[in-house]
Amino acid sequence: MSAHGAAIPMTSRASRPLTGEAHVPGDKSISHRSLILGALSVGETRVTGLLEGQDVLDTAKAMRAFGAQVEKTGDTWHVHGVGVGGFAEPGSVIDCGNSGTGVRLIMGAMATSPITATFTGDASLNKRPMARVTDPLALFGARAYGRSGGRLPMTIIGAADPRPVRYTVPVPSAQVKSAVLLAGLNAPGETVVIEREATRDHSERMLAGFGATISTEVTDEGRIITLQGRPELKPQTIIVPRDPSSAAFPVCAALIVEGSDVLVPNIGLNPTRAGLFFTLQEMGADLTFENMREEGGEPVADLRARFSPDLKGIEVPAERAASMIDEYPVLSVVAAFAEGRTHMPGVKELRVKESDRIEAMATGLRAAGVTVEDGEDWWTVHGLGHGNVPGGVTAATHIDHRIAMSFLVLGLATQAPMTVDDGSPIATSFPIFEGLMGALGAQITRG
Ligand SMILES: O=C(O)C1=C[C@@H](OP(=O)(O)O)[C@@H](O)[C@H](O)C1
Ligand SMILES: C=C(OP(=O)(O)O)C(=O)O
Repeated sequence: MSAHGAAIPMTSRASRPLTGEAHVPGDKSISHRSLILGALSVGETRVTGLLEGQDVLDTAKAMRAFGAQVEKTGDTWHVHGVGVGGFAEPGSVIDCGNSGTGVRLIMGAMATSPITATFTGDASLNKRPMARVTDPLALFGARAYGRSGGRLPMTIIGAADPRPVRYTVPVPSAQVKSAVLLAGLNAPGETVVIEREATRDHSERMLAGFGATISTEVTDEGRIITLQGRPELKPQTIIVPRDPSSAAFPVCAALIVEGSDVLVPNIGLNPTRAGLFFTLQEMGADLTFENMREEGGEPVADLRARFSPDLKGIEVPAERAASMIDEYPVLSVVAAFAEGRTHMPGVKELRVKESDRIEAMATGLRAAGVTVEDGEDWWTVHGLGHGNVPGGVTAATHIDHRIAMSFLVLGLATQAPMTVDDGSPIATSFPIFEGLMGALGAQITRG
Protein backbone atom coordinates (compact mmCIF):
# COMPACT_ATOMS: atom_id res chain seq x y z
CA MET A 1 0.00 0.00 0.00
CA SER A 2 1.19 3.47 -0.70
CA ALA A 3 0.86 4.36 2.96
CA HIS A 4 3.58 1.80 3.69
CA GLY A 5 5.30 1.22 0.33
CA ALA A 6 6.08 2.93 -2.96
CA ALA A 7 3.28 4.36 -5.10
CA ILE A 8 2.62 2.42 -8.33
CA PRO A 9 1.49 4.71 -11.17
CA MET A 10 -0.59 2.87 -13.77
CA THR A 11 -1.92 3.79 -17.20
CA SER A 12 -4.83 2.49 -19.27
CA ARG A 13 -5.48 3.17 -22.93
CA ALA A 14 -8.12 2.54 -25.59
CA SER A 15 -8.34 -1.22 -25.98
CA ARG A 16 -9.42 -3.75 -28.54
CA PRO A 17 -12.68 -5.57 -27.68
CA LEU A 18 -12.62 -7.18 -24.23
CA THR A 19 -13.53 -10.85 -24.47
CA GLY A 20 -13.44 -14.00 -22.38
CA GLU A 21 -14.31 -14.97 -18.82
CA ALA A 22 -13.45 -12.92 -15.76
CA HIS A 23 -13.19 -15.02 -12.59
CA VAL A 24 -13.22 -12.34 -9.91
CA PRO A 25 -12.11 -13.09 -6.31
CA GLY A 26 -14.23 -13.88 -3.28
CA ASP A 27 -16.58 -11.42 -1.64
CA LYS A 28 -14.74 -9.05 0.69
CA SER A 29 -17.62 -8.56 3.15
CA ILE A 30 -18.24 -12.30 3.47
CA SER A 31 -14.50 -13.02 3.75
CA HIS A 32 -14.03 -10.69 6.76
CA ARG A 33 -17.10 -12.15 8.45
CA SER A 34 -16.00 -15.77 7.85
CA LEU A 35 -12.75 -15.14 9.69
CA ILE A 36 -14.31 -13.19 12.56
CA LEU A 37 -17.22 -15.57 13.17
CA GLY A 38 -14.87 -18.52 12.73
CA ALA A 39 -12.68 -17.02 15.46
CA LEU A 40 -15.73 -16.65 17.72
CA SER A 41 -16.94 -20.23 17.32
CA VAL A 42 -15.66 -23.32 19.10
CA GLY A 43 -13.77 -25.67 16.77
CA GLU A 44 -12.57 -25.49 13.19
CA THR A 45 -14.24 -23.39 10.49
CA ARG A 46 -13.08 -24.09 6.94
CA VAL A 47 -13.29 -21.40 4.31
CA THR A 48 -12.70 -21.70 0.57
CA GLY A 49 -12.83 -18.89 -1.95
CA LEU A 50 -11.65 -16.41 0.68
CA LEU A 51 -10.57 -13.08 -0.79
CA GLU A 52 -6.82 -12.90 -0.26
CA GLY A 53 -6.75 -9.13 -0.53
CA GLN A 54 -4.77 -7.10 1.98
CA ASP A 55 -7.91 -5.97 3.86
CA VAL A 56 -8.88 -9.56 4.61
CA LEU A 57 -5.30 -10.67 5.33
CA ASP A 58 -5.14 -7.90 7.93
CA THR A 59 -8.31 -9.28 9.55
CA ALA A 60 -6.76 -12.78 9.57
CA LYS A 61 -3.71 -11.37 11.34
CA ALA A 62 -5.92 -9.58 13.85
CA MET A 63 -7.85 -12.78 14.62
CA ARG A 64 -4.52 -14.48 15.42
CA ALA A 65 -3.64 -11.59 17.73
CA PHE A 66 -6.92 -12.19 19.63
CA GLY A 67 -6.01 -15.85 20.10
CA ALA A 68 -7.58 -17.72 17.18
CA GLN A 69 -5.48 -19.98 14.95
CA VAL A 70 -5.79 -19.02 11.31
CA GLU A 71 -3.85 -20.85 8.62
CA LYS A 72 -4.13 -21.91 5.00
CA THR A 73 -3.48 -25.36 3.60
CA GLY A 74 -4.02 -25.90 -0.11
CA ASP A 75 -7.06 -23.83 -1.08
CA THR A 76 -8.66 -23.93 2.36
CA TRP A 77 -8.38 -21.48 5.22
CA HIS A 78 -8.73 -23.10 8.66
CA VAL A 79 -9.89 -21.01 11.60
CA HIS A 80 -9.71 -22.58 15.05
CA GLY A 81 -11.98 -20.36 17.09
CA VAL A 82 -11.85 -19.44 20.77
CA GLY A 83 -15.61 -19.12 21.28
CA VAL A 84 -17.84 -16.15 22.13
CA GLY A 85 -16.17 -14.23 24.99
CA GLY A 86 -12.92 -16.16 24.46
CA PHE A 87 -10.79 -13.45 22.85
CA ALA A 88 -7.34 -12.97 24.45
CA GLU A 89 -5.83 -9.52 24.92
CA PRO A 90 -3.53 -8.76 21.95
CA GLY A 91 0.15 -8.22 22.76
CA SER A 92 0.58 -5.44 20.21
CA VAL A 93 -1.32 -2.84 18.23
CA ILE A 94 -3.91 -4.17 15.75
CA ASP A 95 -3.17 -2.66 12.33
CA CYS A 96 -6.21 -2.95 10.06
CA GLY A 97 -4.43 -1.31 7.14
CA ASN A 98 -6.93 0.24 4.73
CA SER A 99 -10.02 -1.60 5.95
CA GLY A 100 -13.02 0.14 7.50
CA THR A 101 -14.90 -3.15 7.60
CA GLY A 102 -12.03 -4.93 9.36
CA VAL A 103 -11.49 -2.37 12.09
CA ARG A 104 -15.16 -1.64 12.80
CA LEU A 105 -16.25 -5.28 12.94
CA ILE A 106 -13.29 -6.31 15.09
CA MET A 107 -13.91 -3.43 17.51
CA GLY A 108 -17.46 -4.72 17.90
CA ALA A 109 -16.30 -8.30 18.34
CA MET A 110 -13.91 -7.44 21.22
CA ALA A 111 -15.89 -4.65 22.93
CA THR A 112 -17.86 -6.90 25.26
CA SER A 113 -14.85 -8.88 26.54
CA PRO A 114 -12.72 -7.72 29.51
CA ILE A 115 -9.68 -6.95 27.36
CA THR A 116 -8.02 -3.84 25.95
CA ALA A 117 -6.87 -3.40 22.36
CA THR A 118 -5.37 -0.53 20.38
CA PHE A 119 -6.28 -0.16 16.71
CA THR A 120 -4.60 1.72 13.90
CA GLY A 121 -4.58 1.81 10.12
CA ASP A 122 -3.02 3.49 7.11
CA ALA A 123 -3.26 7.21 6.34
CA SER A 124 -6.69 6.70 4.76
CA LEU A 125 -8.23 4.61 7.53
CA ASN A 126 -6.86 6.91 10.24
CA LYS A 127 -8.96 9.76 8.76
CA ARG A 128 -12.25 7.85 8.82
CA PRO A 129 -14.96 8.32 11.47
CA MET A 130 -15.06 5.71 14.24
CA ALA A 131 -17.54 7.38 16.63
CA ARG A 132 -20.35 5.78 14.61
CA VAL A 133 -19.11 2.48 16.09
CA THR A 134 -17.75 3.55 19.47
CA ASP A 135 -21.01 5.41 20.36
CA PRO A 136 -23.11 2.23 20.36
CA LEU A 137 -20.24 0.20 21.89
CA ALA A 138 -20.27 2.63 24.84
CA LEU A 139 -23.89 1.60 25.50
CA PHE A 140 -22.63 -1.96 26.10
CA GLY A 141 -20.15 -0.50 28.63
CA ALA A 142 -17.01 -0.34 26.45
CA ARG A 143 -14.77 2.74 26.55
CA ALA A 144 -12.89 4.24 23.59
CA TYR A 145 -9.94 6.62 23.61
CA GLY A 146 -8.91 7.85 20.20
CA ARG A 147 -7.63 10.92 18.44
CA SER A 148 -9.84 13.98 18.21
CA GLY A 149 -12.89 13.57 16.01
CA GLY A 150 -13.10 9.90 16.96
CA ARG A 151 -10.21 8.87 14.71
CA LEU A 152 -7.68 6.04 14.89
CA PRO A 153 -5.31 5.20 16.49
CA MET A 154 -7.78 4.28 19.19
CA THR A 155 -7.81 2.10 22.29
CA ILE A 156 -10.94 0.20 23.26
CA ILE A 157 -11.36 -1.06 26.80
CA GLY A 158 -13.89 -3.85 26.56
CA ALA A 159 -16.83 -4.03 28.98
CA ALA A 160 -16.19 -6.45 31.85
CA ASP A 161 -19.90 -6.67 32.60
CA PRO A 162 -21.63 -5.90 29.29
CA ARG A 163 -25.30 -4.94 29.03
CA PRO A 164 -27.35 -5.77 25.90
CA VAL A 165 -28.53 -2.74 23.90
CA ARG A 166 -31.34 -1.56 21.68
CA TYR A 167 -29.82 0.71 19.05
CA THR A 168 -31.11 2.53 15.99
CA VAL A 169 -28.26 2.95 13.50
CA PRO A 170 -28.20 6.65 12.56
CA VAL A 171 -26.45 6.22 9.17
CA PRO A 172 -27.04 3.51 6.57
CA SER A 173 -24.04 1.33 7.45
CA ALA A 174 -23.67 -2.43 7.52
CA GLN A 175 -20.39 -1.97 9.37
CA VAL A 176 -22.09 -0.21 12.27
CA LYS A 177 -24.96 -2.71 12.31
CA SER A 178 -22.49 -5.58 12.29
CA ALA A 179 -20.29 -4.10 15.01
CA VAL A 180 -23.33 -3.85 17.30
CA LEU A 181 -24.44 -7.41 16.52
CA LEU A 182 -20.94 -8.79 17.13
CA ALA A 183 -20.74 -6.94 20.45
CA GLY A 184 -24.20 -8.27 21.30
CA LEU A 185 -22.90 -11.82 20.99
CA ASN A 186 -21.17 -11.57 24.38
CA ALA A 187 -23.85 -9.53 26.17
CA PRO A 188 -26.45 -11.48 28.15
CA GLY A 189 -30.04 -11.22 26.85
CA GLU A 190 -31.34 -9.62 23.67
CA THR A 191 -29.50 -7.06 21.60
CA VAL A 192 -31.72 -5.22 19.11
CA VAL A 193 -30.45 -3.24 16.13
CA ILE A 194 -32.84 -1.13 14.09
CA GLU A 195 -31.92 0.09 10.64
CA ARG A 196 -34.18 2.47 8.74
CA GLU A 197 -32.61 1.62 5.38
CA ALA A 198 -31.68 -1.94 4.52
CA THR A 199 -27.92 -2.47 4.21
CA ARG A 200 -26.02 -5.62 3.25
CA ASP A 201 -27.24 -8.48 5.42
CA HIS A 202 -24.25 -10.85 5.38
CA SER A 203 -23.76 -10.63 9.16
CA GLU A 204 -27.35 -11.62 9.88
CA ARG A 205 -27.21 -14.52 7.40
CA MET A 206 -23.86 -15.75 8.67
CA LEU A 207 -24.73 -15.42 12.37
CA ALA A 208 -27.77 -17.61 11.72
CA GLY A 209 -25.55 -20.04 9.81
CA PHE A 210 -23.19 -20.29 12.79
CA GLY A 211 -26.15 -21.18 15.01
CA ALA A 212 -26.98 -17.86 16.69
CA THR A 213 -30.63 -17.08 17.35
CA ILE A 214 -31.27 -13.99 15.24
CA SER A 215 -34.39 -12.67 13.56
CA THR A 216 -35.27 -9.73 11.34
CA GLU A 217 -38.67 -8.10 11.36
CA VAL A 218 -39.51 -5.63 8.60
CA THR A 219 -41.70 -2.84 10.00
CA ASP A 220 -42.63 0.78 9.20
CA GLU A 221 -39.82 1.80 11.56
CA GLY A 222 -37.32 -0.17 9.47
CA ARG A 223 -35.66 -3.55 9.92
CA ILE A 224 -35.61 -4.70 13.53
CA ILE A 225 -32.88 -7.27 14.08
CA THR A 226 -32.93 -9.21 17.35
CA LEU A 227 -30.00 -11.33 18.52
CA GLN A 228 -29.89 -13.56 21.61
CA GLY A 229 -26.60 -13.08 23.45
CA ARG A 230 -24.08 -15.71 24.59
CA PRO A 231 -24.74 -18.43 22.01
CA GLU A 232 -22.23 -21.18 21.39
CA LEU A 233 -21.34 -20.62 17.76
CA LYS A 234 -20.80 -23.83 15.79
CA PRO A 235 -17.94 -23.95 13.26
CA GLN A 236 -18.97 -23.94 9.63
CA THR A 237 -17.73 -24.88 6.18
CA ILE A 238 -18.00 -21.75 4.08
CA ILE A 239 -17.68 -21.30 0.33
CA VAL A 240 -17.30 -17.58 -0.25
CA PRO A 241 -19.24 -16.39 -3.32
CA ARG A 242 -17.49 -14.09 -5.83
CA ASP A 243 -17.66 -10.39 -5.13
CA PRO A 244 -20.27 -8.35 -7.06
CA SER A 245 -18.31 -5.19 -6.16
CA SER A 246 -15.25 -6.58 -7.97
CA ALA A 247 -17.39 -7.94 -10.84
CA ALA A 248 -18.47 -4.34 -11.41
CA PHE A 249 -15.10 -3.45 -12.99
CA PRO A 250 -14.93 -5.99 -15.84
CA VAL A 251 -18.70 -5.58 -16.37
CA CYS A 252 -18.48 -1.79 -16.72
CA ALA A 253 -15.33 -2.03 -18.84
CA ALA A 254 -17.11 -4.37 -21.28
CA LEU A 255 -20.06 -1.95 -21.59
CA ILE A 256 -17.85 0.96 -22.71
CA VAL A 257 -15.18 -0.76 -24.88
CA GLU A 258 -16.38 -1.24 -28.46
CA GLY A 259 -17.03 -4.85 -29.52
CA SER A 260 -16.66 -6.35 -26.02
CA ASP A 261 -18.40 -9.50 -24.78
CA VAL A 262 -17.36 -10.65 -21.30
CA LEU A 263 -18.75 -13.36 -19.03
CA VAL A 264 -18.31 -12.89 -15.27
CA PRO A 265 -19.36 -16.22 -13.71
CA ASN A 266 -20.75 -17.07 -10.26
CA ILE A 267 -21.59 -13.63 -8.93
CA GLY A 268 -23.68 -13.31 -5.79
CA LEU A 269 -26.82 -11.26 -6.49
CA ASN A 270 -27.98 -10.75 -2.91
CA PRO A 271 -30.55 -7.93 -3.28
CA THR A 272 -28.67 -5.88 -0.64
CA ARG A 273 -25.64 -5.81 -3.00
CA ALA A 274 -26.90 -5.94 -6.59
CA GLY A 275 -28.14 -2.36 -7.15
CA LEU A 276 -25.48 -1.48 -9.72
CA PHE A 277 -26.53 -4.18 -12.16
CA PHE A 278 -30.18 -3.06 -12.21
CA THR A 279 -29.04 0.55 -12.60
CA LEU A 280 -26.89 -0.38 -15.59
CA GLN A 281 -29.82 -2.22 -17.18
CA GLU A 282 -31.99 0.89 -16.71
CA MET A 283 -29.28 2.88 -18.53
CA GLY A 284 -29.67 0.55 -21.50
CA ALA A 285 -26.68 -1.71 -20.84
CA ASP A 286 -26.53 -5.03 -22.64
CA LEU A 287 -26.12 -6.90 -19.36
CA THR A 288 -27.83 -10.22 -18.77
CA PHE A 289 -28.02 -12.66 -15.88
CA GLU A 290 -27.41 -16.19 -17.16
CA ASN A 291 -27.83 -19.50 -15.36
CA MET A 292 -29.69 -17.92 -12.39
CA ARG A 293 -29.55 -20.29 -9.42
CA GLU A 294 -29.36 -20.43 -5.66
CA GLU A 295 -26.14 -21.36 -3.81
CA GLY A 296 -25.76 -21.40 -0.05
CA GLY A 297 -29.05 -19.54 0.30
CA GLU A 298 -27.93 -16.68 -1.98
CA PRO A 299 -29.06 -15.92 -5.55
CA VAL A 300 -26.13 -16.40 -7.94
CA ALA A 301 -25.80 -15.81 -11.70
CA ASP A 302 -23.24 -15.55 -14.46
CA LEU A 303 -23.17 -11.97 -15.71
CA ARG A 304 -22.74 -11.35 -19.43
CA ALA A 305 -21.81 -7.80 -20.39
CA ARG A 306 -21.54 -6.62 -23.98
CA PHE A 307 -20.51 -3.30 -25.49
CA SER A 308 -23.46 -0.91 -25.19
CA PRO A 309 -23.20 2.07 -27.56
CA ASP A 310 -26.57 3.61 -26.62
CA LEU A 311 -26.30 4.13 -22.87
CA LYS A 312 -28.63 6.82 -21.43
CA GLY A 313 -28.18 8.87 -18.28
CA ILE A 314 -30.77 8.17 -15.57
CA GLU A 315 -31.93 9.21 -12.12
CA VAL A 316 -30.54 6.60 -9.69
CA PRO A 317 -33.11 6.14 -6.89
CA ALA A 318 -31.73 7.31 -3.53
CA GLU A 319 -33.27 4.27 -1.84
CA ARG A 320 -31.01 2.05 -3.95
CA ALA A 321 -27.81 3.67 -2.65
CA ALA A 322 -26.99 1.18 0.11
CA SER A 323 -27.22 -1.76 -2.30
CA MET A 324 -24.55 -0.28 -4.58
CA ILE A 325 -22.63 2.06 -2.30
CA ASP A 326 -19.15 0.88 -3.38
CA GLU A 327 -20.10 0.91 -7.06
CA TYR A 328 -20.81 4.65 -7.53
CA PRO A 329 -17.24 5.46 -8.62
CA VAL A 330 -17.35 2.99 -11.52
CA LEU A 331 -20.98 3.91 -12.27
CA SER A 332 -19.83 7.52 -12.74
CA VAL A 333 -17.36 6.22 -15.35
CA VAL A 334 -20.14 4.47 -17.30
CA ALA A 335 -22.25 7.62 -16.93
CA ALA A 336 -19.50 9.63 -18.67
CA PHE A 337 -20.03 7.49 -21.80
CA ALA A 338 -23.85 7.69 -21.65
CA GLU A 339 -25.97 10.34 -23.38
CA GLY A 340 -27.43 12.83 -20.90
CA ARG A 341 -27.22 13.32 -17.19
CA THR A 342 -26.94 10.67 -14.50
CA HIS A 343 -28.10 12.06 -11.16
CA MET A 344 -27.06 10.19 -8.02
CA PRO A 345 -28.78 11.42 -4.84
CA GLY A 346 -28.67 10.07 -1.27
CA VAL A 347 -24.97 9.25 -1.27
CA LYS A 348 -23.49 11.24 1.61
CA GLU A 349 -21.74 8.08 2.85
CA LEU A 350 -19.45 8.24 -0.21
CA ARG A 351 -17.70 11.16 1.46
CA VAL A 352 -16.37 8.99 4.33
CA LYS A 353 -15.01 5.97 2.49
CA GLU A 354 -11.29 5.31 1.84
CA SER A 355 -11.44 8.79 0.27
CA ASP A 356 -14.17 11.34 -0.31
CA ARG A 357 -15.28 9.39 -3.36
CA ILE A 358 -17.49 12.13 -4.83
CA GLU A 359 -14.63 14.62 -4.64
CA ALA A 360 -12.03 12.14 -5.94
CA MET A 361 -14.11 11.03 -8.95
CA ALA A 362 -15.48 14.51 -9.74
CA THR A 363 -11.97 16.00 -9.79
CA GLY A 364 -10.53 13.31 -12.07
CA LEU A 365 -13.56 13.22 -14.38
CA ARG A 366 -13.55 17.00 -14.77
CA ALA A 367 -9.84 16.91 -15.62
CA ALA A 368 -10.67 14.20 -18.19
CA GLY A 369 -13.18 16.54 -19.85
CA VAL A 370 -16.47 15.48 -18.22
CA THR A 371 -18.84 17.93 -16.51
CA VAL A 372 -19.70 16.86 -12.97
CA GLU A 373 -21.79 18.78 -10.43
CA ASP A 374 -21.90 17.82 -6.78
CA GLY A 375 -23.43 18.70 -3.41
CA GLU A 376 -23.08 17.26 0.08
CA ASP A 377 -25.15 14.14 -0.64
CA TRP A 378 -25.55 14.04 -4.44
CA TRP A 379 -23.67 14.29 -7.69
CA THR A 380 -24.52 14.49 -11.36
CA VAL A 381 -22.41 13.35 -14.30
CA HIS A 382 -23.17 14.91 -17.69
CA GLY A 383 -22.42 12.13 -20.14
CA LEU A 384 -20.66 12.86 -23.43
CA GLY A 385 -21.65 9.67 -25.26
CA HIS A 386 -19.48 6.88 -26.63
CA GLY A 387 -16.17 7.95 -28.16
CA ASN A 388 -16.39 11.52 -26.86
CA VAL A 389 -14.57 11.45 -23.50
CA PRO A 390 -11.15 13.15 -23.88
CA GLY A 391 -9.15 11.62 -20.97
CA GLY A 392 -5.41 12.24 -21.21
CA VAL A 393 -4.73 13.18 -17.57
CA THR A 394 -3.40 11.74 -14.32
CA ALA A 395 -6.00 11.16 -11.58
CA ALA A 396 -5.17 11.08 -7.87
CA THR A 397 -6.40 7.93 -6.13
CA HIS A 398 -6.07 9.03 -2.47
CA ILE A 399 -5.19 5.49 -1.20
CA ASP A 400 -8.55 4.28 -2.55
CA HIS A 401 -8.70 1.04 -4.54
CA ARG A 402 -12.10 1.78 -6.09
CA ILE A 403 -10.96 5.20 -7.35
CA ALA A 404 -7.84 3.63 -8.89
CA MET A 405 -9.77 0.85 -10.67
CA SER A 406 -12.51 3.24 -11.83
CA PHE A 407 -10.09 5.61 -13.58
CA LEU A 408 -8.25 2.66 -15.15
CA VAL A 409 -11.60 1.46 -16.56
CA LEU A 410 -12.30 5.00 -17.82
CA GLY A 411 -9.03 5.05 -19.76
CA LEU A 412 -9.98 1.91 -21.71
CA ALA A 413 -12.41 4.01 -23.76
CA THR A 414 -11.14 7.61 -23.59
CA GLN A 415 -9.56 9.40 -26.56
CA ALA A 416 -6.21 9.71 -24.74
CA PRO A 417 -4.82 7.39 -22.02
CA MET A 418 -5.64 7.82 -18.33
CA THR A 419 -2.97 7.49 -15.65
CA VAL A 420 -3.54 6.98 -11.92
CA ASP A 421 -0.90 8.24 -9.53
CA ASP A 422 -1.02 5.09 -7.40
CA GLY A 423 -2.57 1.73 -8.23
CA SER A 424 -1.10 -0.04 -5.20
CA PRO A 425 -4.36 0.16 -3.12
CA ILE A 426 -6.03 -2.14 -5.68
CA ALA A 427 -4.41 -5.03 -3.78
CA THR A 428 -6.70 -4.37 -0.79
CA SER A 429 -9.77 -5.81 -2.54
CA PHE A 430 -8.84 -7.09 -6.02
CA PRO A 431 -5.22 -8.29 -6.07
CA ILE A 432 -5.61 -10.00 -9.48
CA PHE A 433 -7.18 -6.96 -11.18
CA GLU A 434 -4.27 -6.21 -13.53
CA GLY A 435 -3.85 -9.81 -14.73
CA LEU A 436 -7.58 -10.42 -15.04
CA MET A 437 -8.23 -7.24 -17.02
CA GLY A 438 -5.14 -7.86 -19.16
CA ALA A 439 -6.35 -11.37 -20.03
CA LEU A 440 -9.62 -9.85 -21.33
CA GLY A 441 -7.59 -7.57 -23.60
CA ALA A 442 -7.47 -4.40 -21.50
CA GLN A 443 -4.41 -2.24 -22.09
CA ILE A 444 -3.34 -1.49 -18.53
CA THR A 445 0.36 -1.00 -17.83
CA ARG A 446 2.50 0.19 -14.96
CA GLY A 447 4.00 3.65 -15.18
O1 LIG B 1 -20.14 -4.31 5.97
C1 LIG B 1 -19.38 -4.37 4.99
O2 LIG B 1 -18.74 -5.40 4.70
C2 LIG B 1 -19.23 -3.17 4.17
C3 LIG B 1 -20.13 -2.13 4.31
C4 LIG B 1 -20.05 -0.87 3.54
O3 LIG B 1 -19.56 0.14 4.40
P1 LIG B 1 -20.54 0.99 5.37
O4 LIG B 1 -21.05 0.11 6.41
O5 LIG B 1 -19.64 2.07 5.94
O6 LIG B 1 -21.59 1.55 4.47
C5 LIG B 1 -19.14 -0.98 2.33
O7 LIG B 1 -18.83 0.30 1.85
C6 LIG B 1 -17.87 -1.73 2.64
O8 LIG B 1 -17.07 -1.89 1.50
C7 LIG B 1 -18.14 -3.11 3.17
C1 LIG C 1 -15.61 1.12 1.50
C2 LIG C 1 -14.91 0.03 1.27
O1 LIG C 1 -14.27 -0.74 2.21
P1 LIG C 1 -14.00 -0.50 3.75
O2 LIG C 1 -15.06 0.41 4.30
O3 LIG C 1 -14.00 -1.85 4.35
O4 LIG C 1 -12.62 0.13 3.85
C3 LIG C 1 -14.80 -0.51 -0.10
O5 LIG C 1 -14.26 -1.62 -0.25
O6 LIG C 1 -15.21 0.12 -1.09
